[in-house]
Amino acid sequence: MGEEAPEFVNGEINLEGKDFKTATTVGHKTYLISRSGGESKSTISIRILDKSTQTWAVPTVLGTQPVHFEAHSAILVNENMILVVVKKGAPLIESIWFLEVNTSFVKQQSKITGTEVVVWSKGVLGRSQKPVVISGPSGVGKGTLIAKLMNDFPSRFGFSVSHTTRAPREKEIDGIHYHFTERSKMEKEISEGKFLEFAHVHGNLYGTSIEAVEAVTDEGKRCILDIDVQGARSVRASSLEALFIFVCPPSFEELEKRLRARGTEAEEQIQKRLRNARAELDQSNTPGLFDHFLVNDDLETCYGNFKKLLPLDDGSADSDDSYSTADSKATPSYTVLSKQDSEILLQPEIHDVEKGIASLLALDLSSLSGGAPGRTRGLKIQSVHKD
Ligand SMILES: Nc1nc2c(ncn2[C@@H]2O[C@H](COP(=O)(O)OP(=O)(O)O)[C@@H](O)[C@H]2O)c(=O)[nH]1
Ligand SMILES: Nc1ncnc2c1ncn2[C@@H]1O[C@H](COP(=O)(O)OP(=O)(O)O)[C@@H](O)[C@H]1O
Repeated sequence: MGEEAPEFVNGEINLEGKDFKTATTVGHKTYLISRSGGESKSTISIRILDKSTQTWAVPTVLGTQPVHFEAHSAILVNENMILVVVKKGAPLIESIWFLEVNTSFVKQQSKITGTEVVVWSKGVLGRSQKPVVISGPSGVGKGTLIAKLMNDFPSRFGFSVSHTTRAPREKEIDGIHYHFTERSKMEKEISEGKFLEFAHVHGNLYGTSIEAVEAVTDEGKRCILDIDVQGARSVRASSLEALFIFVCPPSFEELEKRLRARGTEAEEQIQKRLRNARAELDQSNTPGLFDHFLVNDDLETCYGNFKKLLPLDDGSADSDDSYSTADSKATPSYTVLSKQDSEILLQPEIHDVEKGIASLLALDLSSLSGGAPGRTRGLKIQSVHKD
């Protein structure tokens, strides 16, 4: 790997003077996070020391990693995750990351990949809202309802672009409606843990990549997932908290009429979709799976009911005014200073304090929600003014 082996002093890893390495112990494991590679092309290396056997493991690292990763500091938040604060070169809100080491998502992916897994999840300020999962039989109008919502509120909602092995329809654009992909490529990526969920639907493979959900959250938007009932079940079982909505047709005859009128499928596919529709309608009644049911009879009425499930006038969704980012040009660096209960103090560099562009900050982690896959929401930051 071309890296120096970590030194040991009294059985502990010695990191003295190594600004680019941290060692954080969680139970009987120590997580060594370091930057490797040159200034221009740095990568993050994570290694796990099992203290009981004194053996090192290189874990599978999932989630989008921090960019601008140079010096950093780290502290244990709880037995599930480590807070990593990246120093230099990035605004504060791009600098706060969580490395999940023991969450239910980590355990789930560890089973799938058969390796040790750690997952990066970026901290997001304020109360951003849960993703919305929409399911329902083919032709019921899910796509129509979602398109209306995105058209009316483009800055509030973002669509999770799924991967699929089915062929594109005439008006579908790769990367916008779906990521159209080869089955072997998608299967490989699933085995690498890149998917939040996947399912075989109407003879094709469909799935939601972790990146698709993160991309929407990073834009500060509420994520909308259009997935089948099996997918909804997987998301329910995952650590992604979401709101689950099932859209029903007014009748089976009307569903068939819509599917035919859409004119996108050949007869054989229509028959397959209608057979699957009965199963989806049956399975939608699984207790505790869906939070809400909408009947899409008259489109405008259904759209009105859909919007009522999504608070749209709550302007506070993504903002948190306790910490001001007014001076966006200044990017002071912070180091983790201490932790008490769910409050972590971040210390700026002394010259930034003297210049008046930084002060001690308190990170309040008491309202964290979400986490990988996706982002860790609910972060609160407050300046601490010393008298
Ligand atoms: N599990 C899962 N299902 C998906 C995903 N993307 C789309 N689907 C579902 O796959 C089914 C077929 O979608 P599509 O081929 O676009 O046909 P349509 O539903 O008739 O418009 C629908 O039930 C979608 O909700 C995904 O990422 N995961
Ligand atoms: N309430 C409605 N009344 C009549 N037609 C509708 C209604 N909602 C959707 N449609 C039409 O039904 C067809 C299927 O809708 P679509 O949104 O593609 O369904 P899905 O995404 O659930 O497969 C489309 O041609 C759409 O224009």
